[in-house]
Amino acid sequence: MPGADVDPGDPRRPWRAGPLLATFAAAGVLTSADVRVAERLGLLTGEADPTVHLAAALAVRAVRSGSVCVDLADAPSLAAEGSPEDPDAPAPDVDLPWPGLDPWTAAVRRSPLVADGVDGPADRPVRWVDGRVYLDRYWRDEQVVRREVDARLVGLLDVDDDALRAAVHARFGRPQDARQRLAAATAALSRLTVLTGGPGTGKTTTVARLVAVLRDVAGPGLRVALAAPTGKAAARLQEAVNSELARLAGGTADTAAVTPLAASTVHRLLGWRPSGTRFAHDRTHRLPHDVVVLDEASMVSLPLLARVLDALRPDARLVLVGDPDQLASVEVGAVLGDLVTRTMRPGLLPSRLAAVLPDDVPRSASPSGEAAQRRQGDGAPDDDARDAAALHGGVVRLVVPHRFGHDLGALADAVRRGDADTTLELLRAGGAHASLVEPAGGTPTDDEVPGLQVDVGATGARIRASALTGDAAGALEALGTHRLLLAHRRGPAGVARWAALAQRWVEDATGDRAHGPWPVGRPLLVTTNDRTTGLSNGDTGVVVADGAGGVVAAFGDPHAPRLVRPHRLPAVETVHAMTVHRAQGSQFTYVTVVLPPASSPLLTRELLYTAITRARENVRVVGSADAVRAAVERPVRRASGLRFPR
Ligand SMILES: Nc1ncnc2c1ncn2[C@@H]1O[C@H](COP(=O)(O)OP(=O)(O)OP(=O)(O)O)[C@@H](O)[C@H]1O
Repeated sequence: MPGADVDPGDPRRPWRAGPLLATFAAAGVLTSADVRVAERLGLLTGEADPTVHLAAALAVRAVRSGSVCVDLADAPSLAAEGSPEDPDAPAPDVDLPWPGLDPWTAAVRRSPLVADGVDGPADRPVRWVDGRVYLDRYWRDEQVVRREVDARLVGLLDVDDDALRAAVHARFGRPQDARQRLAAATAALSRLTVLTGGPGTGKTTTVARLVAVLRDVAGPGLRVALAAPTGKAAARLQEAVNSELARLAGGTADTAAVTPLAASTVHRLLGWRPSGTRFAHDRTHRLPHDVVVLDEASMVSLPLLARVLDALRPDARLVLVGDPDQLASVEVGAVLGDLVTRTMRPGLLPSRLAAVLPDDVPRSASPSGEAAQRRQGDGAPDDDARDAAALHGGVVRLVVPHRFGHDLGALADAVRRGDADTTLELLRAGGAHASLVEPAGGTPTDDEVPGLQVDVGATGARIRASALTGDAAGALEALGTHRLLLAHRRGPAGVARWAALAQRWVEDATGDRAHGPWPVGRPLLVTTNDRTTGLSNGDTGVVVADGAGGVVAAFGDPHAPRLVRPHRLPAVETVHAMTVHRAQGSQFTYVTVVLPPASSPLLTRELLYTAITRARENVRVVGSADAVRAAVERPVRRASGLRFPR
């Protein structure tokens, strides 16, 4: 048997594991924990077949890597991609003894460890459905999301067409606002709206004006909740929505716009109890809101969305907002992406939208959606046909970039479409907004990036100059000038190495090698949520002089900085560089992203797209052409059943 000569002294070999699982563990496909869980489940259910243990262990591994399940037919190719847990480990190259698919499937389906199909017993830890193997609790979460989403798309809300048309046109008056009008009308008519779009396409603006439209048609007493997965995203949402509402009201008594809204984290909205496993709000104690808007929905995990859907009143409206092309949740699932790409069941929404906004519905939306669905099935749908079909699922995609420079928009679009040639062409053209630094070896050395060195040093010097004079606003503005992003935490292309280099470059530029915990100009990253100071995990700030010989840390909006004394700060780190994951939800004037070698399993299309779209004006990619190509051509594959009909 290939690969069976496992070294019994290999520390990766799980204790007492059978030979089949030991082989997969030795190859780095499974961890000891995966094997232990699977073999323990075998013991508890009286299942001794190692191929069933292997399927269960792969289901555990799938969850570890963000998938909801494992498709047995796909398992060998997934395993070849390397370990999501330890991306610095090489991909397994052992010719592994995969069981034949048919006997493997048969053994799994008849196992006492496994519930066979949707109607299988409810008390088994693992479930097989249409070739996919789930840990049962994730299958149940997927079922909640599927059931609740489908239920929300059946039957439309009772809203007067003329009143809705008038309200929507009053809030979105320009011809090019068609998709924003469509989103607002969808939110009025449907109990589920999925509002998507790239950076700067007006999602947050639409949320504010959509709330005003809903208040116009349903009355100003509508109870609206705004939520986001992180405290930082919630604070940003609240500020952006309220400033747009204030702008809309313009000092008048426009009651639909004038009442400000509060945003919270999703956990807080649901009533998270630190001591317990359940939320205060669930299907027995629903949320009181008429409308719940959930921003940055690409970062929401499957279990969390299931809890939100469980807790919503059946007649309430849910508006999910996000960019499905960005990195998905650090936990399980890519629910936003699934909801956007799933097979849509024909519904009444497109024809009702066509009645309200005849000029705004994408043209190829036939009332039944058949033409669009068929074109989607061809594998080469044009964007309008795809967007028309998606309307059946309450999905509205915003397409007009309002903020992005042309080059950056074109670059982000090439990455999103998986077009590696155009991506490389745009990067190599080296225009005013994008550039590529190709290192001679796999990983760049620091002297191959003199431009980066200059930018990091200049940003550090600007931050420090403002911080020394006590100019918190100036220091925070400078902090947002340039940001260095990486895929990995460790290794030659990891945060640890590049943050240390950046620290040295800043010291060289400023001539200041100050020691102690709070040197003036130190850039800070908050790593926990803290109610006392109101700081959230992911907030960034700067240590500034307080004018009285001491220092204070400044965070947040440069126009209204939040000042916190160092002794009151929650856990913070120095932030000269951060992972792309960490940077999600933030933007900087200038971004440099250092790519790992092409073989890194973390190098994906979503990672590169997220990194590029963090830049407002300029992005520099440091990496080989192979690495760029590998990223663009490797979309994240998170297995889930949500995109399939059942
Ligand atoms: N219909 C519109 N017409 C003109 N400008 C608009 C319109 N909608 C939004 N904008 C402007 O475009 C910019 C980006 O909008 P917004 O912040 O709502 O986008 P977003 O998609 O939420 O972006 P991100 O998620 O990247 O922060 C803002 O300056 C906003 O005022």
